[in-house]
Amino acid sequence: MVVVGIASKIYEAMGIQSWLPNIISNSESMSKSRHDHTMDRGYINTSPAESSIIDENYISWLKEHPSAISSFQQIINTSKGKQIAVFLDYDGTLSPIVCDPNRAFMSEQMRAAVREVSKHFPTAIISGRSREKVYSFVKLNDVYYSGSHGMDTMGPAPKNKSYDHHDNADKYHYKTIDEEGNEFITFQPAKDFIPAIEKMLIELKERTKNIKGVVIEDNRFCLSVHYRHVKDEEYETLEEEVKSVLINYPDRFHMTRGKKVMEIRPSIEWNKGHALEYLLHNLGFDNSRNLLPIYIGDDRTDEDAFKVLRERGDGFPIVVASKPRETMAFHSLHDPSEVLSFLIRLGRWGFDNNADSILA
Ligand SMILES: O=P(O)(O)OC[C@H]1O[C@H](O[C@H]2O[C@H](CO)[C@@H](O)[C@H](O)[C@H]2O)[C@H](O)[C@@H](O)[C@@H]1O
Repeated sequence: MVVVGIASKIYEAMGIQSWLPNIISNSESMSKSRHDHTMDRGYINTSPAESSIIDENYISWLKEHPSAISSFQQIINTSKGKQIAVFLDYDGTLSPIVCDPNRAFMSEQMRAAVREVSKHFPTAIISGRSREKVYSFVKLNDVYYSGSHGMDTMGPAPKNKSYDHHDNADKYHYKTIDEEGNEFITFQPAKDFIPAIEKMLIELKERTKNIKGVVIEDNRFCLSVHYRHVKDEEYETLEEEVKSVLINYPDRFHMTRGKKVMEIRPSIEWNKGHALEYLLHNLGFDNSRNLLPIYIGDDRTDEDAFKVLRERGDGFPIVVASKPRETMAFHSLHDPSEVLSFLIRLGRWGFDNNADSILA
């Protein structure tokens, strides 16, 4: 394939381990200004001529968003005297995009790499999935988890604030203590929306039951309507059904789009960027210049977190993308296999330099 051939050459020239073709995500474009669900299907066949145009664009895009692997030393140099903290998206970042959302498993190698990183640096996974679901895939205890696009975030308890289960002003927070006595705070700013979400889930299942291929995923504080297996001619019907459910909740919910998925989300001002700020705050680093946050993600929703890092003026937002796209990220990684290489290198550097997570 032309794309693989040319990109491998560039990577060879940069001294980077060549990448394996990804399962699906490589052909997914996120840079469209107008939504086109057929373009968004991820199975687009490109002719060799088209591939080579895409490739040239990718090569020039890479100049603006250089590989985080080839820039690894620069990233590390910037971290001198600072605490690195690592934030990771799940789907398309730690696991490849696959056809069945329930089978987006993470490889053992990736798990080992994240485990090693988390030994040396505070590490969090911020996903669109429910927090419980993403934990069931990752299965690592020394990592913080934020689910439902940041609307369900479990982080360290900040030292200077106490939380009381019975304090109504703080009904969105609750405290848990693990077996080792560590305190965690879970923040669920969309808690009031749960009854409506549960009702919507029933309505959506009922309205879409005759559309073959639809998968509705309950992400607790948001819902995902997957249409990867829906026939093109049925897509509009599905979209109409989703909209007709939404119309009953004016101003309370809205729809966003991801990779072959429509997502219903509470209309509150809270996203992955806010979850990132929340975690940084609880770690004691909100305005700190002593921190170097690294955020790696492939989704549109990760752009909110990239923006936070840009606005802070520190840290490294890294986009996972195999095609040029508009992004607030500075650096890029081609696919999850490159994410793996980057994390292995970071973990090794943490080990060699005795970098200990402040949580250890
Ligand atoms: O924030 P993320 O961790 O990236 O989650 C975003 C959505 O990811 C999942 O859907 C996507 O990945 C599936 C598995 O590879 C794929 O089948 C689907 O087409 C993609 O849209 C997840 O299922 C959603 O709930 C998340 O919101």
